[in-house]
Amino acid sequence: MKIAIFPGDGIGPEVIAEAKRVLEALSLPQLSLFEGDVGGIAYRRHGMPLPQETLEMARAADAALFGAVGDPACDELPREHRPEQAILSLRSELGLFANLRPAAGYPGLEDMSSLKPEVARGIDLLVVRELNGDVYFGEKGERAGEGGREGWDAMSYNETEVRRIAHIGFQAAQKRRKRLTSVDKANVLETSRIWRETVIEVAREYPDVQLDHMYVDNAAMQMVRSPGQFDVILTGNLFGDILSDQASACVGSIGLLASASLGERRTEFGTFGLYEPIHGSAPDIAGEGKANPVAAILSLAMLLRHSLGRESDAGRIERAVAQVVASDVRGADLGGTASTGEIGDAVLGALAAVS
Ligand SMILES: NC(=O)c1ccc[n+]([C@@H]2O[C@H](COP(=O)([O-])OP(=O)(O)OC[C@H]3O[C@@H](n4cnc5c(N)ncnc54)[C@H](O)[C@@H]3O)[C@@H](O)[C@H]2O)c1
Ligand SMILES: CC(C)[C@H](C(=O)O)[C@@H](O)C(=O)O
Ligand SMILES: [Mg+2]
Repeated sequence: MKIAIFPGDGIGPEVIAEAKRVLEALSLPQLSLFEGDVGGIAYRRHGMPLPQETLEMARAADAALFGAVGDPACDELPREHRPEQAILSLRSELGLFANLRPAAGYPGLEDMSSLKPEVARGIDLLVVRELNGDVYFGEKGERAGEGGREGWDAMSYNETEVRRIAHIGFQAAQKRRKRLTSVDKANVLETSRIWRETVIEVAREYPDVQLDHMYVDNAAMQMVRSPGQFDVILTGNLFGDILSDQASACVGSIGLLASASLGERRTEFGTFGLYEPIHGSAPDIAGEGKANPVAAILSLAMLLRHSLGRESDAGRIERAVAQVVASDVRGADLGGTASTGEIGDAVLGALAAVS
């Protein structure tokens, strides 16, 4: 089993260090770890945010664990040299079109939600975000306009792109509460009209799943009004990015939410995937030991489940994390004082005790 590890920038290395400790504690047989540079650190060392050897490392691995990229010192670089280009290129080069972002409340953590505890209590949703298309990957540029320089970005989805992510969404719903909410902006955008029509067509293959549609503005409002109504949210790249950060605050902290980015490549053990917290490099707290490593540790659990076929190890990690999150070992993001390392210690301690 080969795992490529890409810590990246800011708090990325800090949270990945804790996930690595958890991985090592599992003592998996025949595990090889490879570490590669991504993001600002890669730009400084190799002159590009995603060096070829990092990409090759990911291609050769059964799974990749990613921290975060982003560095304020690189914000003025041309787009192709910006750290964020590393994660965008990994997603597109590796064909990772399906981004799963689960958000579920923890008993005992409702008081840390941005919502009233009784509203937060019911959250158990999965954002299925399309990851290879949308305005992210359309043509873009700058042109001279009457109003001065004009930036433009083309938004589009074709039926093939929508169909393949819709299947992922419906199949995920079948394994959950069998409800799928497709989020779009079909009242305004042609991209969303094709999205909605295609989702309706795919839905015919899943008569056991209840489909509804929501405009993204309403979805953002419903997410804070009554998040418990959502089971699977199927949406495009941009709306999924925004709604998943919002879901994290409903649960309690962006430091808690993990993600899996999957494509079609099968390995000996499962499906190749790249796993990362939904948060970024958090330059405001980087280097201070304040980052919550739970999202990275839960990303490792998703890696074990989807790419290595180790459901029982994944479940053990999730149970250990749930114990710690409900305890008084909390980082600054959850109103406590525990450091990144102390939260890691607590997860390791709980892991030893859970079966
Ligand atoms: N996948 C990625 O690598 C990824 C994701 C999002 C943002 N970014 C990049 O990260 C940089 C910072 O972006 P941003 O500030 O908008 O988003 P961010 O997610 O890095 O941080 C947003 C806020 O949440 C806090 N936060 C984030 N993760 C936390 C954790 N684990 N524990 C405690 N608090 C945490 C931060 O301190 C900050 O106040 C930018 O360069 C951005 O492009 C990268
Ligand atoms: C860093 C950025 C390109 C990325 C995205 O927009 O997808 C991030 O916000 C995320 O959620 O993973
Ligand atoms: Mg994001």
